[in-house]
Formats: sequence, C-alpha cells, structure tokens
Amino acid sequence: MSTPKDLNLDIYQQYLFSNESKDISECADIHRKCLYQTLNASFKSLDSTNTCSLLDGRLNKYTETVLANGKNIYSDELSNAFSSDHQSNTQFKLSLHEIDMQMMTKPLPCSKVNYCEISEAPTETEVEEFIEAFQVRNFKPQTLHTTCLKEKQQFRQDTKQKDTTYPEIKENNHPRKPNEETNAYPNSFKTARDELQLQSLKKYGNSGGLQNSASTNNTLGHKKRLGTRRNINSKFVSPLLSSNESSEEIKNDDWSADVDNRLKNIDPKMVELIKSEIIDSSPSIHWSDIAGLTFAKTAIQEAVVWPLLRPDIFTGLRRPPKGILLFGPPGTGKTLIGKCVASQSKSTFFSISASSLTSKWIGDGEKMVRALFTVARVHQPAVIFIDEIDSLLSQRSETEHESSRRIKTEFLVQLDGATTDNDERILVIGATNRPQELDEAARRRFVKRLYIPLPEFEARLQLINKLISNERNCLTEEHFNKIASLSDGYSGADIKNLCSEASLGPIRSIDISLIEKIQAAEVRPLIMDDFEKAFSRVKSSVSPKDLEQYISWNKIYGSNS
Ligand SMILES: Nc1ncnc2c1ncn2[C@@H]1O[C@H](COP(=O)(O)OP(=O)(O)OP(=O)(O)O)[C@@H](O)[C@H]1O
Repeated sequence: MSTPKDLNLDIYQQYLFSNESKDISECADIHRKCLYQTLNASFKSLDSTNTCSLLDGRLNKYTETVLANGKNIYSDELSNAFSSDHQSNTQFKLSLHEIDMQMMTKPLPCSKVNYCEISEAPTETEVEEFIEAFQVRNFKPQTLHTTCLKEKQQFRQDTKQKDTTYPEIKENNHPRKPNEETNAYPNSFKTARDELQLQSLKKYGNSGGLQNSASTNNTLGHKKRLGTRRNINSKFVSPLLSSNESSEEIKNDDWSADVDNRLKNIDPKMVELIKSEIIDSSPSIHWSDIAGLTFAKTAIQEAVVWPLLRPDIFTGLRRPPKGILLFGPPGTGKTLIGKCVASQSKSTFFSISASSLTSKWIGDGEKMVRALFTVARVHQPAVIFIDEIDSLLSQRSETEHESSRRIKTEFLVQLDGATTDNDERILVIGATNRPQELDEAARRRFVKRLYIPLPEFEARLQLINKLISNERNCLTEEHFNKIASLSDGYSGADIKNLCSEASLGPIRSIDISLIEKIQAAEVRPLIMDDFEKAFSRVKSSVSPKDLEQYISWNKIYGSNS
C-alpha cells in the first residue's frame, strides 16, 4: 500500500516528468544503471576504499540527474547505505549488500508516467517535503588513497565511453535553465523546485531561496534535518573518507574528464575483465624474496628495472629491451621474477597465461590481446607477463587452428608496437618451459633470453631457511645443510612442496582422537625425521633429460650462456 509520502513522490515525479523531461528521465535511468553496474563491478574486484571512489563518480552523476529532476525512491536507499552510521569498512560493504539491486534496475516510477497529463501542480508543502527528502546524511570525509585515485581515473576513462552514448544533460541547454536576464524559465515550465525558489523569493526576498526555505523548516521545527544538502554541483563524499582529509584530492579528480582515446575501440567488458582478472595486485615482491638466481636478477635489474624507473637516462644505445624471455624448468621462480620486476619498477603488472588466451576466450583471443596491450598502454609503465608463451608463439604447423594463428599474428603485431615505440614504457615478459617450441619470429622479438635454472645449493638452503622460519622446529644448521644437499635437482616449487609435506609430520604424529581438542602449542616441533619422510613422498619434478634440453638451448640462444 502506498504511504502518503510515496503518493507525494509519485505526484511530484509525474509533475516533473509530464511535459518535456523524457530525456532526463531516461538519463536518470541510465545513470542509475551505471551506478548499479559500478556497484556490482566494484564488489567483485576492489576493496572498500576503491569501491567508494568509483561509486563517488557514479553516484554523483546519478544524483545530479535525479536531484535536478525529481526525487527518486532509490536515492533514499543509497543515502542510507552511505550514511555516516557506517563507521567501518565492513559495515559499509555490508550496507552496500543490503541495497536492493533488483529494485534499482527497474525503471524509475517516473518513467512509466512520462506522458501523463497532470492538471494540478503539487502544493508548496508537498514540494518542500520532497526538497527535504533530498537531504542526504552528513558523509564523513576520509583519505582517498592515491592508488584509489588512479583506479578511479581509469575507471572513469572506461565508463565514460558508455555514458557518451546516452543523452547528456548540459548546463547550458537544460530545459529548465532560467533565462539569465529575466530569470524566467523556458516554455513557462517550472519544476517544483523552481516554483519553490520563486515562492521563497516572494516570501523572503533575495535572502530566501532553497536553502533558506530548508532552514525555515528547521526554525519552525516541522522537519528533522538529515544533514548537508546534496545539490547539483556537490560531490558525493564517501563515508570512508576521513574527516581531517582535505577534499582537494577529490576535487582534483573530475569524473567527466575525456575518455582515453586509446580505449575507445575496445570492448568495455574486456577492459573490465582485464582489470579484474589480469591486473595482478598481489603483495609486492622484493629481490630478496627470490632465492639464488643472482645472474638473472642482476641482468633484469640492469636491463629493465632501472630503465623503467629512469627512461630519460636509458635512451639511444642504452635503450632497454622491451621483450624478455624467461625459460627454464617449471617452478623455478619465473613468475616470481615477473612480479618482482613489476613491483620494483613501480609498474602495473598484467599476468596472463597464454593458454587461456587460446582456450578461455575462444574466438575472442585476438581481441583480448589487443585489449590487453591497449589497457597496458593506458596504465604505463606496465609489465605484461605471459606465462606458457610457447602455447601462443609455437612454430607454425599445418594443423594449427585458424583462431590461434590470428591470436599469434595479433600478438606479434602488438609486441612489435610495444617494442618499437620509444615512448612506451611497456615490458613484455614471456615465460616458458619449452623454449625449443617457440617460433623464430617470436624468439627474435624477445631480445633478452634468460635461463632460470634449478636452484643451486646456496639458493636451496636460503629457501628452506625462509620457509621453515615460521614453523616451530628443532632443526640444527647441520640439518638444514643436509636437507639442502638432499634436495639437489629440486625446483623452488618442489622445495616448497617438500617443506609443506614435512610440516605435516608433527600433525600426523598426533592421535586422531585428540586432533579436535589439542592446543596449537602442544603440537610438537618439526624434526629432521619429518624431512626424511617427506623426501620419500616429494620427488623432483624435473628430469635430467629435460635439464639437458634447457642447457643446450641456452648455449645457442640464451643471454646468460
Ligand atoms: N628462486 C625462488 N625463490 C623463492 N621461491 C621460489 C623460487 N623458485 C620457486 N619458488 C617458489 O615456487 C613457487 C612457484 O614459482 P613460480 O610460479 O615463480 O615458478 P615458475 O617458474 O613460473 O613455474 P611455471 O613454469 O610452472 O609457471 C613460488 O610461488 C615460490 O614459492
């Protein structure tokens, strides 16, 4: 059943949208959908702070529209969700979940009554009620993180493209913008808000107006004020922004800035996919996290990291290679190196497995490759890490599928673009366990080809020490040396498996009936016997025959032979 407030709202909206506001009504719908999409998209991939910043822009656009054109019942839901009552991030996220998304995707109530003939305008009191209902709570400003600003900027660029297909409401040709000289409204059409403004002017003279009318309500004690008014020019302030933070940071970020031209021809869905699935934002990796591999680390630092940090110095002959190939047995830290390069060169890290390009995005693989490089260009400096590059750039064969041939061609074109343009700070790192399968054209483009071998004794020792350091243990230095020497031929990933297996030893020694009750402190520490048992369960995953192949390929094509 409709409450009096709902009824008023309906009348008010009918009034507002009855004459000429169809486009505006549609706009409101569109902005609301954008907001809805933003909410959905941001839930999946971002933390609360980023969600806030993205919502900021969407909500602002939406509010701009509904505020200028009428109350929308869903704006109340949103106001509540963003109210200052939600002190913590968790509460904020929970409140977002409470928003009735299905309801929000329905058309505005006003949409269905666009052409209704309304003979009577709402009364001033009704209008005041609606104006009052626009009040949103006093949002708490908090720090807007710089990475969050970057994210927001990017998101804006991507979403703006969608927005531009919709009718724009421009200040200058707004149907209800008053004539600057006469202060009269075109076509004599007045919104309730305009009407109220005029009434207030009549009542209170020049000092009146919308805001004063609201404060009049207060003085009279008719209505309880919810907080600061959100007007057409005001910005939504996220509840996660701290009160001591200047709003300057937010002002600097203008959601309506031009879309990045480079993304114009890219499917927004792909951009979103790349941002949610391919951009890797896992914790940063330091060189010291990688055990051994001194040669590879030094070569990469010199050839890639410094040039990415100081492109002004590394020009001409010093120009860095834009394509690096890491090859070697599986589990030796190739991905780890890629991540480390990205975090140490302060670049955006795009990580994708080549096989997923050919299988996961069947038919769209080549578009995906284009989108990937385009997004990377927007996010420069960027590191594109492509695992299993051999499956993408394998030697041509008769049986090769047409779609994989197209992906390969597109990839080589993009790679050429990235490697030849001096101004672009994009590094492509390809990783493979089967370098011998790479086709010649691809091999040529990866100027630096670094062999990532199995860890040597020192590296294994370092890795074991690091992995065991978090576990209670009774291992002596001698034990560590013994484990390191017994694990000759193991890859880094094998050693990790070995240590995990050994760490289960103390648990396995507990009587099964006690497992539920035993205190963590009562579990015995790790002993050498656990490792001896683990060695019988975890074997090396790389055969000596495979190793020979890497060594001989390295001798012919490698940069560290
Ligand atoms: N040199 C290393 N230093 C530290 N950890 C390592 C090292 N090598 C491997 N590891 C461990 O092994 C895991 C797997 O390594 P990573 O994924 O980097 O190997 P990869 O060479 O990319 O393997 P694949 O070829 O199978 O993709 C890492 O998460 C890390 O824990």
